[in-house]
Amino acid sequence: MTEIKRIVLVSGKRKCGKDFISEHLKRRLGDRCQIVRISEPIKSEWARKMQLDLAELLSDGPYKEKYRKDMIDWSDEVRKQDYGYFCKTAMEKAKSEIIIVSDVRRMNDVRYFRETYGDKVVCLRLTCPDPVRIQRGFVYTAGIDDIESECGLDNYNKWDLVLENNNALNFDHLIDIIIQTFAL
Ligand SMILES: Nc1ncnc2c1ncn2[C@@H]1O[C@H](COP(=O)(O)OP(=O)(O)OP(=O)(O)O)[C@@H](O)[C@H]1O
Repeated sequence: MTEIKRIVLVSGKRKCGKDFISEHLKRRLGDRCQIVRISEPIKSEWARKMQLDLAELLSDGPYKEKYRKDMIDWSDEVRKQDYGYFCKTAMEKAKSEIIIVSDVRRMNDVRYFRETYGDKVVCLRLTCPDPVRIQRGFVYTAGIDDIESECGLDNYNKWDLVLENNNALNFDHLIDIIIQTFAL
């Protein structure tokens, strides 16, 4: 059983590039690194419950957006009983030295990881100018962009690293900074 040495929590607004940066970081770090998504057990349990197509739900298409709000409401109910439930379930698949959690959205997510894994946890906040997010397909949606799952960490101020992921910047350089800062 491989011991987890580092957990990189990745946060940022929709279309700021959480998945993109996480995938490129993983590519650079290779097999000792694994991406874990808190949304994975949320989506798989929701799909099972609602008899939806999981592959469609996991993809970036219109299906995902259509069910996004209902799924968030349901997952909030589950979290009321156990705030760390989805984090804990997602981490059952963690089998590598370095874990990137690519979709950290809530204060309670950070709390769960800090309480459970202590100093192994580092927090990365990605930012991106709105016009760039819009170019990437972001459309402001009331009921999604103004609720906790999008804004829960807007005022968090204990990031270990804040990086702007603007298309104009060379993202390889961002990956270098992440690796150096977190000694990955
Ligand atoms: N530095 C970059 N250079 C070029 N394209 C980028 C960059 N960062 C992100 N993108 C592209 O922008 C789009 C949105 O990025 P991504 O899916 O990683 O965002 P996200 O923060 O995970 O979004 P969501 O919260 O909606 O899942 C993708 O098509 C991705 O390939």
